[in-house]
Amino acid sequence: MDIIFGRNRKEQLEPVRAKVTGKIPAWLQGTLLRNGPGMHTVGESRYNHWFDGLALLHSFTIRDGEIYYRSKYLRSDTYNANIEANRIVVSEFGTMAYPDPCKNIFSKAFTYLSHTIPDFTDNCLINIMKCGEDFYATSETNYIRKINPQTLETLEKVDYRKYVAVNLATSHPHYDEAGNVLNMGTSIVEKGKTKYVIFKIPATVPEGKKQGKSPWKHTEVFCSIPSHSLLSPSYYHSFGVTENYVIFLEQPFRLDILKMATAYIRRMSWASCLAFHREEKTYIHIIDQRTRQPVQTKFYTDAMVVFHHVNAYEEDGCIVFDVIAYEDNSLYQLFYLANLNQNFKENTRLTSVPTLRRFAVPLHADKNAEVGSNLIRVASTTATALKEEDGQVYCQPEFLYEGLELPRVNYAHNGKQYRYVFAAGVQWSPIPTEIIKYDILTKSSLKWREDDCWPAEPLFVPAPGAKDEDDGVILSAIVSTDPQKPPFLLILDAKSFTELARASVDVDMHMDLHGLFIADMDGDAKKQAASEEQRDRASDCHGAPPT
Ligand SMILES: CC1=C(/C=C/C(C)=C/C=C/C(C)=C/C=C/C=C(C)/C=C/C=C(C)/C=C/C2=C(C)C[C@@H](O)CC2(C)C)C(C)(C)CCC1
Ligand SMILES: [Fe+2]
Repeated sequence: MDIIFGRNRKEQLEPVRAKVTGKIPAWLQGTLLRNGPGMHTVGESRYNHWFDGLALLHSFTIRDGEIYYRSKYLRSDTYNANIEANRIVVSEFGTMAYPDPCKNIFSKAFTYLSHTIPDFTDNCLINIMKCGEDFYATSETNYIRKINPQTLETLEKVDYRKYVAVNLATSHPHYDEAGNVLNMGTSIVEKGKTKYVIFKIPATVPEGKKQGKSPWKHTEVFCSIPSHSLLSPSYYHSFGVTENYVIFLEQPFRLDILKMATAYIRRMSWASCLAFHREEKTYIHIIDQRTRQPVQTKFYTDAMVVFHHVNAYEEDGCIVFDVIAYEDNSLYQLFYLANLNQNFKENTRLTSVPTLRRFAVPLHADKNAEVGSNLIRVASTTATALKEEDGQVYCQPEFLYEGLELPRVNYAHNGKQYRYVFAAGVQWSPIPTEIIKYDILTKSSLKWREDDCWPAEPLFVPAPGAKDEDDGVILSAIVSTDPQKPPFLLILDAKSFTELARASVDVDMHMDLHGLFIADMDGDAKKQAASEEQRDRASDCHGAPPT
């Protein structure tokens, strides 16, 4: 297990050509860019949790049937400080670091204070986000790092707080058709309030605004939702959208702010300030994107832990949303490196298997409906929403599939009706898994698996002119525990789930978390983009056009 999770990886700075077997579709041209933890010890010091590891970016560039691989550590301020000190000096979610052990009592007191309202890590290890033409490595703190998607170089550090009042933000934003980013974050005890903030970062500087300025400056708050508990906001890793609504689950997996304020002095990690309250409810917030207001009805379900929303859509006056849910927080516990290193078979059993659950929320509940009646009239699901005496609505899910995580869908269907979920299979422990295609309509699945292989998140890339939702390929970077088998990029036909090709590279590849595919533009599109750029530049020189 150590070789999969806890081992430091060597970066591959020079692109290496992969050995391709099978046939890569001619239309598949572009770069698969992914992120994940790659370094778990620095000098003698060790991170506690797999999600703490230093961000290692890697990419597969696919061009004319050939594939080139490279990887590079994100040169975050955190990375640089750690490497310079030859030990971990910046705290991560599961590891509290003490930078100055030899400093005198005064500077020690100062460090305590600065950790009460600390300046956080920019070790952005979770995902890659696209904003306009720029790409960023992201995590869940207020910092993200711009990167060069070709060379994997680290560029400037962006602080969300300059543009919107959040201390935490998700690594799973949504994009609309114009490429505008919709994300959400938590503002912790700002002006005495703890709230969840939904915000939009435009892809380009809005029409009529001064051109040449960064779109970040035009970030706008979409809606704020006060936290149920001032000192104990929910932890969330993603959220859902439909064409007109946003879905936010305020789950009873909460951060204790008072504990966090004293964590540094108590030598406890921030993760230890996170607790699951199984006796509490999960509140389902629905926000109307048109009015930018939450829907007034109070919807809730039982306690659960969700990291990944899969997709959501509107149907017959309802919102249908699908999530991967757990009964407890055992997934987070499982990824402590101490559990993953020794006796993993005994230590790494999940007490709850991730299940795909479908919820349905009625948007226009009939005022005359009887208490106790089911408000869902959608024939395609057995999910229910029961009206209660006090007007609240209790939602119970339909269980669709047991044992899957890291879900992806065809993004053209994001927020819309859809049929297929692509995911990694997970059973009671993280043993070598499979890649799954789950068909929600027929409730059947297709699988790919191979001995000793650990597949990463399967990413769907649509074929040009695709008609069916599954016209395209699945890309997944796979590491193996068999020393004879080098890591490879697997390319599956998304329809049949048969292997089209694999590209093996003899490198020290890490197991990653999330990423995206940047399709190469074809010749004509490239020419057009170049001429648009030229025109923009010319208009920049002559000042903004009159409005
Ligand atoms: C909390 C807080 C703070 C700190 C916040 C910080 C540092 C947050 C960092 C959060 C991070 C790194 C979160 C990471 C989350 C990652 C998640 C949920 C990943 C899930 C991955 C799964 C389920 C993967 C599963 C698998 C893999 C990888 C391989 C497959 O083969 C098998 C399978 C599917 C089991 C501040 C800003 C200091 C102060 C304010 C409050
Ligand atoms: Fe995630």
